[in-house]
Amino acid sequence: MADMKQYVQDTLDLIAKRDPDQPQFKNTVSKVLESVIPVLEAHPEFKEQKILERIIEPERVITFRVPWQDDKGEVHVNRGFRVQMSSAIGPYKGGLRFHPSVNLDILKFLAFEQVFKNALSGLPIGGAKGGSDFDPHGKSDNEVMHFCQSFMTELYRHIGPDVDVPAGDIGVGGREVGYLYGQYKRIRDSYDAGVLTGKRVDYWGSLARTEATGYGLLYFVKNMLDAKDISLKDKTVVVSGSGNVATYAIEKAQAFGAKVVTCSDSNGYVYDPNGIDLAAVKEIKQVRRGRIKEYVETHPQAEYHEGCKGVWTVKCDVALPCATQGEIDLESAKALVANGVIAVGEGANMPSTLDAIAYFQQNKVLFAPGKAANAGGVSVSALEMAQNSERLQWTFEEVDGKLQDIMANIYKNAKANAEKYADPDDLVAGANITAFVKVANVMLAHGLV
Ligand SMILES: NC(=O)C1=CN([C@@H]2O[C@H](COP(=O)(O)OP(=O)(O)OC[C@H]3O[C@@H](n4cnc5c(N)ncnc54)[C@H](OP(=O)(O)O)[C@@H]3O)[C@@H](O)[C@H]2O)C=CC1
Ligand SMILES: O=C(O)CCC(=O)C(=O)O
Repeated sequence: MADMKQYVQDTLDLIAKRDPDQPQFKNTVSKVLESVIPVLEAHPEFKEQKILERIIEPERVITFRVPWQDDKGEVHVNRGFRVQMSSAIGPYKGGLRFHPSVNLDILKFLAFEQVFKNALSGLPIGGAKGGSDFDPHGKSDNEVMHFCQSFMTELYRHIGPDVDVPAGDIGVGGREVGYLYGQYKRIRDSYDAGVLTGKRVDYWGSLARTEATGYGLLYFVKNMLDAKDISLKDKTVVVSGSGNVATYAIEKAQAFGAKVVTCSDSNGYVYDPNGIDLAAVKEIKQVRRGRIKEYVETHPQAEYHEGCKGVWTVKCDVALPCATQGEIDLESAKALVANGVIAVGEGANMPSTLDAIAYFQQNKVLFAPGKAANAGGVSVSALEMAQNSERLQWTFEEVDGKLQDIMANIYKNAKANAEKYADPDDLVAGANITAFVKVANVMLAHGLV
């Protein structure tokens, strides 16, 4: 054990030495590597073949200039990135994020998570992430289109249906995917529908992809609660965010009979004691692209609070962080536990800090880690790729049925490995081990590449 602990520590030291400016990447890697120590013990060949040193190094990182012009004719220059982390299991796959905070550290942590998430899905997809520090907020459709066209004018050389298949993430939804796809098609002079996922259904997107991450999160949480004979019916649920993941998490939680009392954006959160009116949220966010505080203008019983952290002080049975990384810190975890939370399901990528996760686990809160619980989105993206290859489109019910099976399998495999190697309820360890073993074994099979 001491030997493999040292191997993990040496690998983390290597990151700290090579990339001292990438703390989020190092944090993410540390949690995964710490979980897989028992597997490294059982498989000395992983160390002999330097699997850890290889798995932390992206296969390729692309950075590029993205010049574009706003509606007033002013020129702007943003930075574009694609981190192609691993193609062991399939073409690079993972979303594009447009947000001012985007940098290489964040994209490497997201790409690393994506490798393991995609392995958990059981589908043939490797891991990648990309994006830009461009901020779509407050931009006209025309400006967003010009930006997307410029971004794709470089990215197109690095992607393809069997090479790398981007999709959406924060700040990249159906509108952006449409503009990106249009420019790709124009430059390549080829329809290649499978080059991007999250497309609109009328140009060969998959039914249920829009809903998949949020619905998948609830399917996973339901599996986790069912195993403890706990029902979601009549439970109080707190959700953060009001974007793609949050919206459809709220929709499915409500369909399961839960009462969702909050949602948020980066300015603040809404608390509605009667339960969130999802149609109103969709109107504000999807139609008007407005701010969540507008909700209280038509819902006088609801309260709006400036700032995002307060959402975790609202009393609830189940908490579903669906906005962004690091949004639940130790203080927020303590507030949730003090208020009696039973379960936390991560819709976002790494929304809980490492000390928050440890606190939940010490306090026996059922904890569903993002790489397992939010894998429904990328899974349906892989189903979109399959449909594009077949040149067919499946029904909503068919895709949703497959999504339910995929989420049940991810839960089952993570639980089985938690029981085999760790605390039986430690789904963080269970998910990390399941995914790591799969990727590491395929890397061995491919030789030294
Ligand atoms: N879309 C997908 O299929 C998948 C997404 N995820 C993850 O889920 C999370 C949400 O993604 P998605 O719903 O697609 O993104 P959206 O852009 O649709 O929504 C993001 C939401 O989070 C809020 N938000 C963004 N940044 C911050 C911040 N720094 N602090 C507080 N709130 C913030 C946004 O508010 P505002 O409008 O004010 O910016 C918005 O409400 C991300 O972590 C993403 O990586 C994971 C798996 C798949
Ligand atoms: O559907 C995809 O490829 C992107 C999903 C994604 O970015 C994620 O799972 O975080």
